Amino acid sequence: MKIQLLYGTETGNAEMLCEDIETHLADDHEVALANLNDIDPADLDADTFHLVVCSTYGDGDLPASAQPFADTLETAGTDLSAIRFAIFGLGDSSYETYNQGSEKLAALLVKHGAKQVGDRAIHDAMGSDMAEDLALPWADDRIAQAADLFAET
Ligand SMILES: Cc1cc2nc3c(=O)[nH]c(=O)nc-3n(C[C@H](O)[C@H](O)[C@H](O)COP(=O)(O)O)c2cc1C
Repeated sequence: MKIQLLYGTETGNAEMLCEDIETHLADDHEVALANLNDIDPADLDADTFHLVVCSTYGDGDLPASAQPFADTLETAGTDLSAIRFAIFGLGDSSYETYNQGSEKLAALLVKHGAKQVGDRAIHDAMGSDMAEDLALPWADDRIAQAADLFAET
């Protein structure tokens, strides 16, 4: 399966996590990795499964590297109805706006027609889990779900 890993980040944690996921998946899949900053919503590909990792900044806001993508999507009104994605959020539960960045990005993608595969998963920087210990099984699980969906079409 073709996988596009996309990250929205402020200080690099989401990028590092995506690099770990890329290494984990590389033997079995064709994997590409990109910063949302470098992606136009119109470039997303219907034959590719998108795994999105996004942090939260400011007051429950998208991180800086995801904001231009979100702005372009809203302005252009791109139809994403052929696009499938899963999303993993990075946040910190000491903030009242815990993990709202990934929540906002998921809602925006769905609003423009994209199909979300599985529930959003989240990591808490205040918790005891390492992000990769949650994100690698998350990626495997969502890819298995997506494989069934891609096989049906
Ligand atoms: C200034 C600042 C603001 C933050 N705001 C939030 C927030 O509103 N909600 C949240 O869940 N986490 C918040 N965080 C935590 C980050 O989302 C978390 O540290 C994440 O791992 C950062 O990932 P990144 O380096 O990919 O951006 C904030 C962190 C900082 C330093």
